[in-house]
Amino acid sequence: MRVKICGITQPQQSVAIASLGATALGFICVPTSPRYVTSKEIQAAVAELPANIDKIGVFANASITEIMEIVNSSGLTGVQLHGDETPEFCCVLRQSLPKIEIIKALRVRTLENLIVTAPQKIKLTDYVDTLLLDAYHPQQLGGTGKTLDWEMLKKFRPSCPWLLAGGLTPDNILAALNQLQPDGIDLSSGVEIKPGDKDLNKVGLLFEKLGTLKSPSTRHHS
Ligand SMILES: O=C(O)c1ccccc1N[C@@H]1O[C@H](COP(=O)(O)O)[C@@H](O)[C@H]1O
Repeated sequence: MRVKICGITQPQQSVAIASLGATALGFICVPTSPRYVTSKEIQAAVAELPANIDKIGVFANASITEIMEIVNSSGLTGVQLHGDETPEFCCVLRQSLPKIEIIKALRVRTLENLIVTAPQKIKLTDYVDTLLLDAYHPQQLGGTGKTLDWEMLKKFRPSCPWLLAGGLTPDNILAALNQLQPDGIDLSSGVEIKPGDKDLNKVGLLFEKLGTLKSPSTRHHS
């Protein structure tokens, strides 16, 4: 299972978190976020990371030009679109950056919200590699610590891989994964001391908990 730790701001923490077992690290390219990092800062962090770690830039309603500039200058291997990007936008981005993973985040309010827009999402999956489900917050785009209704997501069966995000912590991760079988998980504020400053003890605890998971085929489902 993929494990993405997001909102890294310190290069030495990215190396430590990769050593603990993360398969992907996320860098926030949204200027209004307290976890915002510049292209140069991402470049410095990425340069120290092993090649097998996915390096994901998180954007929200940025232009194609802006995303391309940051990706090309910093060595990112993927982008996470966390705003209101349309399938058409994802299509153009795919053509502009054909070798870069595109993760489209959906900020979910209700099951109806997910179902009503389902036809659009079917099209969306033609242009993105991965979906990410995060909780909706009226004021903040992400990194809110708000959990989704996991019960509701049992009906979510996208045609592409998906990541579960939103308020995940070392304390609740096993409960979440007991109910859902995402292709990966994404944590930010749940493993932090303060925004952008990761708590390596909590990250370590997360991987300890994940190490206790039984294989998906033997996991209990209620
Ligand atoms: O973390 C941020 O500051 C942020 C800002 C703008 C868009 C997305 C952001 N973070 C993403 O939020 C989710 C969940 O975070 P949390 O675990 O609930 O704190 C995660 O996917 C981050 O990539």
